[in-house]
Amino acid sequence: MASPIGVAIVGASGYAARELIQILLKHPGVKITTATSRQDEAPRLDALHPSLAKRIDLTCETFDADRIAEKAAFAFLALPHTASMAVVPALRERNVKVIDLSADYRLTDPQVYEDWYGHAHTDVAGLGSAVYGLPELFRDRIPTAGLIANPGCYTSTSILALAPLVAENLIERTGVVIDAKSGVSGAGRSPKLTTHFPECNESFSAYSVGRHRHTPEIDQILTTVAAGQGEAVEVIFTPHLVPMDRGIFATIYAVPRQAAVEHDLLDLYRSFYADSPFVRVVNHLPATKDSAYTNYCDLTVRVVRGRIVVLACLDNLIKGASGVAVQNLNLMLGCPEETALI
Ligand SMILES: NC(=O)C1=CN([C@@H]2O[C@H](COP(=O)(O)OP(=O)(O)OC[C@H]3O[C@@H](n4cnc5c(N)ncnc54)[C@H](OP(=O)(O)O)[C@@H]3O)[C@@H](O)[C@H]2O)C=CC1
Ligand SMILES: CC(=O)N[C@@H](CCC(=O)OP(=O)(O)O)C(=O)O
Repeated sequence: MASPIGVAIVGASGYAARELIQILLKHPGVKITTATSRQDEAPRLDALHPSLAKRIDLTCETFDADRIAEKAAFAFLALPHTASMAVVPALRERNVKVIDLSADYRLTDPQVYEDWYGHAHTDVAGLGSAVYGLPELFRDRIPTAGLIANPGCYTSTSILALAPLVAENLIERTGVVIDAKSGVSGAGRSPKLTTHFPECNESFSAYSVGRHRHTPEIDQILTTVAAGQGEAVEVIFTPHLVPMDRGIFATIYAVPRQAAVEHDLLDLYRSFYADSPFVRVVNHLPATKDSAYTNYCDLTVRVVRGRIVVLACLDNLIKGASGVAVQNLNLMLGCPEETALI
């Protein structure tokens, strides 16, 4: 049997990294050879994540592109945006393939990145080479990519929910309303006032109304899906924080171009995702509990007073981050997309 391929986890102390490591430990084709953290005391992975005890024996190192390239063919970056683009060029120069979980390589236009993220992009060449890692839409482009821009969690939910309607030109392109909710792990492991328990427990609030950075990402990808069909897609995206650990739920309202029929739409979704093992088009109203701890996106569609309402959910840390990252790895390795994920 071929020896496993070495992979590195950069930013190993965070939530997305923890989920990624748990999935990769089940993968027969890879071995985690390096994990990095900025922490001086070189923590063991099971000290950072007690759930990994007796499952992996690895001590974190500080980031060193040469050392990663010696031991790994792939690096997963589970870093905040800006931190990723600081290390990607060094890894790519050393021929390490990169799957970046941050937002740094998702927007193709550096000016749009600057407008929404508030600082200039420092790796414009890398931006030009990145492939958006949503396998359900870009499965053919992923196998040959050197740099994957893994999608955001709200974005995956929203794009998967809208892509069939946009691809078939069934809805008005502007004024699509995405009312989305996220569990608190979506904000990462570093404590912040808004995610402090007494602040968010038993509370429900919207944030970043009209200015959330996932808005241009959703617009960009859906406009690509709509290629050649006229005007750009422009969504109204409103995120909310809900007092649960994990899960994203989006309720999406769109205006059909012609009278819509519910069972025809369900048939369309089923046929659009027929070859996508991780999208479940269901008849019932989905719930975050049913997709939690899985790599599935559950969705359904209704017609209400002439409007199309799509309801979609997924686990932000798995289908919204680490699970889709492993889907991308599987496609790059040429092994079944479901490997380690079911
Ligand atoms: N949480 C989620 O649901 C989702 C997250 N993402 C994205 O995935 C990435 C990781 O997210 P998540 O695991 O939640 O984040 P966390 O905050 O939990 O972890 C990020 C890790 O990166 C390291 N880090 C922080 N700042 C820097 C820096 N300036 N330079 C280098 N390393 C740094 C830290 O490790 P240390 O201090 O040990 O060095 C930290 O543990 C982010 O870009 C996030 O936006 C994407 C989709 C969903
Ligand atoms: C609840 C919460 O705070 N969620 C995060 C989104 C997490 C995510 O997908 O972030 P990236 O696009 O950086 O990968 C937010 O709203 O910024």
